[in-house]
Parts: sequence; C-alpha cells; structure tokens
Amino acid sequence: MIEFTDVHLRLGERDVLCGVTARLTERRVGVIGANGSGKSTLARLINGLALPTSGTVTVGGLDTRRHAARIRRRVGFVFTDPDAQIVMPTVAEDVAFSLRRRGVPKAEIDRRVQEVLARYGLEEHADRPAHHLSGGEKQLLALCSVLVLEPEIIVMDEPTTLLDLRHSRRIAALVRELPQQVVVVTHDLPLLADFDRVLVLDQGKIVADADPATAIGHYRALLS
Ligand SMILES: Nc1ncnc2c1ncn2[C@@H]1O[C@H](COP(=O)(O)OP(=O)(O)OP(=O)(O)O)[C@@H](O)[C@H]1O
Repeated sequence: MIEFTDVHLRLGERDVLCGVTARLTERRVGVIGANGSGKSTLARLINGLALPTSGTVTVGGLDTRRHAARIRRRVGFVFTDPDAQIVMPTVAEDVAFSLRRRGVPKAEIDRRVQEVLARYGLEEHADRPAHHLSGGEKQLLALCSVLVLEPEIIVMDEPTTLLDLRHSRRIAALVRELPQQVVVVTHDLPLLADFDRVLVLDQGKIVADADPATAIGHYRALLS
C-alpha cells in the first residue's frame, strides 16, 4: 500500500505538490493531468526519488525519508526516457545488470533474462547494443529491466510515449496481467480504460479521484 499524507513539495520557487493525501491500495492506479500538474513528481515520491518538503509518503508502512534503500528494492520505477535507464552495452547485459548487483546466481540470471526478453519480444535483440534499438524497443527494454527484478510495486512514468499502436497495446495487456500493484502516469487515456482508480492532478492537487470514465470526464472538462 502506498500512502501520501498531506504531502507538499516545493522546488525552487514553485509549489509542485500542495497537500496531496491518498491511500493507494488498488492494483491498477492511473495518474493523469495537464503538463506540469505534478504527476511525475508524485510518481517519484513513491520510491524516494523525490522527498516531500512536508507531509509523509509511506510504502508498505515504510517512510520514504528513512527507508529509501529498502523501498527502492520493493518499488520498480520505469522512466519516461529509456536512455536515462539503459546502463549496459547490450540488451541482455542491461537486463541482467541489477540482478548481478543483487548477487543472483549466474544460471538464474540467464534464465530470468531470457524469459523476460522472450515475453516482451526482444529476444532477437539480446546481443545487440542497447543504443541501437528504436525508441519503442528501448522503452520495452527499460520495462524488462525493471520487471526482471520482480518488484512488489511498479511505477511507470508515461510508458507508452514512444510506442506505436501495437506496442502500446502490448503494454496495456502487460499492465492488465501483471500481478503487482502498478501506478501509471500517462497522457495515453485508453491505457487506463480498465484501471481500478484514476487520480486527476491539477496544479499540484488531486482534483478528482474516481473510476477511469469519471476521472477522464473530469480531466476533459478541466482542459476544455
Ligand atoms: N527540479 C525542479 N525545480 C523546479 N521546478 C521543477 C523541478 N522539477 C519539476 N519542476 C516543476 O514542477 C512542475 C511539475 O512537474 P512534473 O514533471 O511533476 O509535471 P507533470 O505533470 O509530470 O508534467 P508532464 O505531463 O509535462 O510530464 C512543473 O512545473 C515543473 O516545471
């Protein structure tokens, strides 16, 4: 469970989040809102990449201020820009990287890497330089590198931005099937169709918190 309690976050001169309170227990939670409304910042708070100026964020009862390392092992974060996440020369090595750092035995690493690449259609790219992949393939790779760690919670910041329709649908299907809790920040409204809950942010505040159709209706009205 993720819990925000009266979270304020000031960056420079700007109040980016202003009194956010929410308990997220549902399996599929979407976050939508205009550009600059604070969605990515809210997502980054979940694994301690950003810390509140006041208020608290807890994950499974652990405060992100005090337990950042433990929380990062539990919360996988998929960045919008996959280049920010790709660290190793080849696709397979990139997926294996964090498993290696966690001391997982080599045979298990090989098995898990192969499995995740096959599941997301990247197996033929395993030995290619990661930076030669297309934007969409890189986004899938960034996702594979997080999924292979089997985190308890997955936070995705605009995971379909670079993807064509086929790959967007694949991500939507993947999100539907994942057993973990998933929090997705997105402008891709169809992705949220069968989500359990959608938050709408506006100027750092939650202005709607409802089922997808209701929340999206609110968002459309806000921007009209
Ligand atoms: N380090 C920073 N210093 C100052 N302001 C920042 C910083 N990081 C983000 N902001 C500001 O905080 C606001 C919220 O940013 P955030 O990235 O959370 O928005 P967003 O809703 O995800 O936007 P988008 O849909 O465009 O990705 C923006 O106005 C942004 O300019």
